[in-house]
Amino acid sequence: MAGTHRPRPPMPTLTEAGPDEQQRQDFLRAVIRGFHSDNLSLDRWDLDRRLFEFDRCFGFTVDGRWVATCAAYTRQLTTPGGSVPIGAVTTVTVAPTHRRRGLLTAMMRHQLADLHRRQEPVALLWASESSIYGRFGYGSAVPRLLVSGQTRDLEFGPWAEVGDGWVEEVTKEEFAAATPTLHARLLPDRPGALDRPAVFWERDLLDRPEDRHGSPAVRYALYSAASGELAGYARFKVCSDWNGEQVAGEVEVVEIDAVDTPARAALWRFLLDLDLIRRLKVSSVAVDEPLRHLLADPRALDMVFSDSVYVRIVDLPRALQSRRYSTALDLVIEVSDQLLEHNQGVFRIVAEAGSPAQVTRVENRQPDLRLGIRELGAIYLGGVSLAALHRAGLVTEHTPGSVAEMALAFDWPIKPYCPDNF
Ligand SMILES: CC(=O)SCCNC(=O)CCNC(=O)[C@H](O)C(C)(C)COP(=O)(O)OP(=O)(O)OC[C@H]1O[C@@H](n2cnc3c(N)ncnc32)[C@H](O)[C@@H]1OP(=O)(O)O
Repeated sequence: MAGTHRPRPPMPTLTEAGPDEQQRQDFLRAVIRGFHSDNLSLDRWDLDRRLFEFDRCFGFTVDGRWVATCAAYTRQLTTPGGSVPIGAVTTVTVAPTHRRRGLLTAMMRHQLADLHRRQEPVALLWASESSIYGRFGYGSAVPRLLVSGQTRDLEFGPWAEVGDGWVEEVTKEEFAAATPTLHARLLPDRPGALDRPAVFWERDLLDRPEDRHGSPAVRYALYSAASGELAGYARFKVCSDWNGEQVAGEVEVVEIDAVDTPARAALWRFLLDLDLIRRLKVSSVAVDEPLRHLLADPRALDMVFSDSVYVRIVDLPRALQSRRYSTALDLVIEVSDQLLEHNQGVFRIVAEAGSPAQVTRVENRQPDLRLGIRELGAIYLGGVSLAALHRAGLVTEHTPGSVAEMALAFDWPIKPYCPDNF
């Protein structure tokens, strides 16, 4: 019957997002749909056209329609004692009509080759599901804690110093003017954090009412040291729940950072002592967040362990040269990488304590240990112990003691943490 017969669609074609504005908008529409969002209008196109690097956006199309999308941002990642240029991988989607036919696999291969061409030694991503990216060599590298508690149970112990400065609640504009300089100053000390170009600040602070979905507006606090110098900042939301008698409000901390523990403690105290609030919720803090150690009753803080960003080593020698090592290291490692042949093989890593490594490919040397590129990505930022991966059967030790030597060298006193959404 006419009109009821539909021809089988052609095979999807790998497509780069070109300069055409309509094609770029369609790309973003496909991304939004891929995450099952109901917000199909491109009402922040002015921001997105500056945010997205469209020469890094690609995917698959069928008859000019996007059925798969993938992109990356050009960013800089803090490593233990250094930093490295990265592709921050984002907006990975495959339409439900085209899933499980290998489109993601093809996009991952295409993108890894592009990252290598761009001389980005590392790729980073937030995984929507933890089972997706290991097969492409991404290792879960940055554990995080989700913390919560009853604010009245979260008193500090007498040892906690809260600084002699002051906290101010400020407008978004004042926060936007003051914070980026402090953020840039703190950045080298936090492995796992990303540089934040102005357009990312703009995106992070957008907080449009139409995007809140019932959540309260974000509020902003600054901490100044007694000298008057800005020493910390916090973004938070307050969900009031007060019916005239009972108080049950919640404070949700979006981001907190400070130059030292007294400044951080002062900000925590400000957040925990808000009147009409009884509950604290934070969906991401570093595993070495000092809050727990400031509390008189640390057990009052509920902590749930989770993962955050995944690291993919794209150029092994350059990646390993872009961080420092806690202890001296001289090992020969054998690395397997099914997607990037140049990472595959036997490498000697030599480093002094506190220095970057020299990494050279070696022939005719017996490796001390063998591991996959995923495991190397997992330990890269010092957040995951090689010894733990060895105990889980993911690393093979040929020379006794080599796992311990490498585990100690890759460890770092400051645990990685990624406060950046991308
Ligand atoms: C950085 C980010 O943007 S994270 C966001 C990722 N995107 C989403 O979660 C949006 C919704 N999901 C999707 O769009 C798709 O399901 C994707 C992108 C996750 C997978 O795309 P597909 O094209 O179906 O993947 P593809 O066919 O290449 O699968 C490759 C392998 O991964 C496996 N796989 C794919 N998705 C998943 C998943 N969600 N969970 C577990 N395994 C998965 C497949 O089974 C396949 O395994 P095999 O090689 O053993 O056969």
